[in-house]
Amino acid sequence: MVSTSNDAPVIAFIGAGNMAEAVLGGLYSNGHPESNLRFSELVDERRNYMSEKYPNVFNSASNDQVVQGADIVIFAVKPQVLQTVVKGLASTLHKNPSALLISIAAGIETTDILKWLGAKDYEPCLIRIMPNTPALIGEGATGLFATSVVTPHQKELTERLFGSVCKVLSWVDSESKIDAVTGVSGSGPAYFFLMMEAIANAGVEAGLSLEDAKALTLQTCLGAARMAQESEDDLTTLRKKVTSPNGTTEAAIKSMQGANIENILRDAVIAATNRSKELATQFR
Ligand SMILES: NC(=O)C1=CN([C@@H]2O[C@H](COP(=O)(O)OP(=O)(O)OC[C@H]3O[C@@H](n4cnc5c(N)ncnc54)[C@H](OP(=O)(O)O)[C@@H]3O)[C@@H](O)[C@H]2O)C=CC1
Ligand SMILES: O=C(O)[C@@H]1CCC=N1
Repeated sequence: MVSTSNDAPVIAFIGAGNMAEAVLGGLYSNGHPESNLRFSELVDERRNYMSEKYPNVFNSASNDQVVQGADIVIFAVKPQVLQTVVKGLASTLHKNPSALLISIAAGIETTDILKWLGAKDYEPCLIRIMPNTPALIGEGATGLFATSVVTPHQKELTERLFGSVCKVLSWVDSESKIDAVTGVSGSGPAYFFLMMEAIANAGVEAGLSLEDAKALTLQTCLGAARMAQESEDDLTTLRKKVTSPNGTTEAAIKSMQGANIENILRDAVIAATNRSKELATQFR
C-alpha cells in the first residue's frame, strides 16, 4: 500500500466513473494530497485513463485493497451494483470501524447499505450525498443526509471536503429529501445542457454560426445564474425585467408557456425524484 502524507484524511473511491472523477478531480485540484486519495476501478480502460490523469493517486482493481486504512470510503458505483460491492467489502470494513462511509449512489437508502454491511458489534457511520458533475470545476451543489451515529466532527469534515468542490451544501433532516435533491440538482446539469443544446441549435437556425450561438448561449446561462444568485430580486422579478411589453422576450415566453414549459420542467423534476425512490426498491 502507498504511504500517506500529513493529517488530511485518506479517501478511497470505490468506482472511478464520471461522478468519482468529478469529486476526486475537484479535491485533487484543490490540493488534497495525492497520496491521500485512492480509487478502485474494475474496468481496465477506465482505470488506465484515470491513472494517466491522476498519476500519483494510488489505484487498484481490488476494492479491498483501497479501503484498507482509509479514513473515508466513498461508494461511487452504479446503484445496481452497490449491494454486491458493499457485501464484498463488509468484512474488510468491519476491521476499520472508525471509517466514515459515504454513498453517492442515486436512490439507495442508508438502511439497505447498513443491512448489506451486516456489522454486528457497531453501527457504521454512513452519510448519503447527492452531488453533481460541476463538482469537477468547484461549482457543484449537493444535498447531504447523515445517519444518527455520524458525529458533528464527521459532518464538519464532510462539509469541508465536499465544500471544496460544491458551492451549495444542504443537510436534509429526512432521507427522502435526498430524492428531491436528486430531481433538482443531481440530475439538474443535464436539464440545462439539454436546454443549452436546443437554444444554440435554434440560434444556428436563426442565422448564427454554431460557435457564436454556443458562446452566446453559455454566457447567457452563466450570466443569468450569477445574476439570480447575486440579485436581491426574486426569479420572477428578474424575468419580468427582461420582458418588455409586447417585445421580443414576451414573444418567446408566450411561445414557451403555450407549450406548457412550467409543467414540462415540473414533470421532469418529479420523474427524476420518483425514479430515485424506485431505484431503492428495485435494487434492494
Ligand atoms: N453522473 C452523475 O451526474 C451523478 C452520479 N451519481 C451516482 O454516482 C454513482 C456513479 O455514477 P457515474 O459516475 O455516473 O457512473 P459510472 O458508470 O460512470 O461509474 C461507475 C464506475 O464504477 C465501475 N464499477 C462497477 N462495478 C464496480 C466494482 N465492483 N468495483 C469497482 N468499480 C466498479 C463501473 O464500471 P462499469 O461501467 O463496468 O459498470 C464504472 O466505471 C451512481 O450510483 C450514480 O447514481 C450521483 C450524482 C450525480
Ligand atoms: O442519472 C442518474 O441516475 C445519476 C444520478 C444523478 C445524476 N446522474
